[in-house]
Amino acid sequence: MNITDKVVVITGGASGLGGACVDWFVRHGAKVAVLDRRIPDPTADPQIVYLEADVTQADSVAAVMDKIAEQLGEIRVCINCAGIAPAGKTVGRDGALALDKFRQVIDVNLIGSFNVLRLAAEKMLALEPLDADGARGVIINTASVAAFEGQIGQAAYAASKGGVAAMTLPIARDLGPRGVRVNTIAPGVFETPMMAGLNEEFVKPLEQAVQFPKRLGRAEEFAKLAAHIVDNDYLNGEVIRLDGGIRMGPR
Ligand SMILES: NC(=O)C1=CN([C@@H]2O[C@H](COP(=O)(O)OP(=O)(O)OC[C@H]3O[C@@H](n4cnc5c(N)ncnc54)[C@H](O)[C@@H]3O)[C@@H](O)[C@H]2O)C=CC1
Ligand SMILES: C[C@]12CCC(=O)C=C1CC[C@@H]1[C@@H]2[C@@H](O)C[C@@]2(C)[C@H]1CC[C@]2(O)C(=O)C=O
Repeated sequence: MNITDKVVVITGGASGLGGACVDWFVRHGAKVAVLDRRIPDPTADPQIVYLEADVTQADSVAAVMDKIAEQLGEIRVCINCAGIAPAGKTVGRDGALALDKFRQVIDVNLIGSFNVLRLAAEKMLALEPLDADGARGVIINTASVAAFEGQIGQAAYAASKGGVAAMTLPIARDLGPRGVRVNTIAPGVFETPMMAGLNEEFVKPLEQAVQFPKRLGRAEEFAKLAAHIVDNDYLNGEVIRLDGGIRMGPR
């Protein structure tokens, strides 16, 4: 799908990987709507519509989708980047991990992604196809290499991202017959605010564990893959690692 003039909804677009997608898609002629629970100064870029919502909330995300369709037009692309990555061992110094903490990670990363994509897909399915194949839209989710190699303290996070990876194929099967493709990117370790604040002591070994190039991923490299997924009409139902060949160890 050519992205020029298409409406692209990006969750978590106020920061990091989502923010890089916002920049990339705006630069390449798309109309971008950011759905985030934290909105930057809305006057910063008049080309972008910022809407505040929590991805876990059914009603407010539905209202935001209506508003985007009203303000920008036909929603053709949805990129789910909103996520959280708190760590917590199953049994830590203070005892067993609080169930609410586990639930919150599943709620934001897994249920939040599904909530957004189901409502975006509903909008896409109501649109006329764009080409002879019957293409109506593209959905991209963000998992993590933790879906496959969760580290110590990542039971909740790995479970949430494993869920995102696992739901990719069945959702592609649900929506494919009606012209919507669904793919997931599983990033390795990227330089974003989620990683900011970690000192060298933690970052160096992560960089060394990457096969090549021996550095953290750049958010623009994530955006480039998202753009390729939108552009390549034959890519569907796939989980794509973007990780410089890293395989995470236990810590
Ligand atoms: N940075 C990294 O190394 C990696 C990140 N990821 C995943 O990539 C995605 C983006 O991560 P980063 O850009 O690094 O993080 P980030 O912390 O820079 O950005 C996450 C964005 O999501 C928003 N958000 C969080 N909870 C939300 C909610 N309930 N409703 C609406 N918005 C919400 C935040 O406000 C923030 O703008 C996340 O899903 C993360 O798990 C996956 C692998 C590696
Ligand atoms: C890079 C990690 C793992 C993959 C992911 O989806 C998100 C991440 C951002 C937070 C990172 C993650 C992991 O590398 C472990 C650390 C570095 C985490 C921040 C603190 C962290 O748990 C740690 O310092 C472990 O030693």
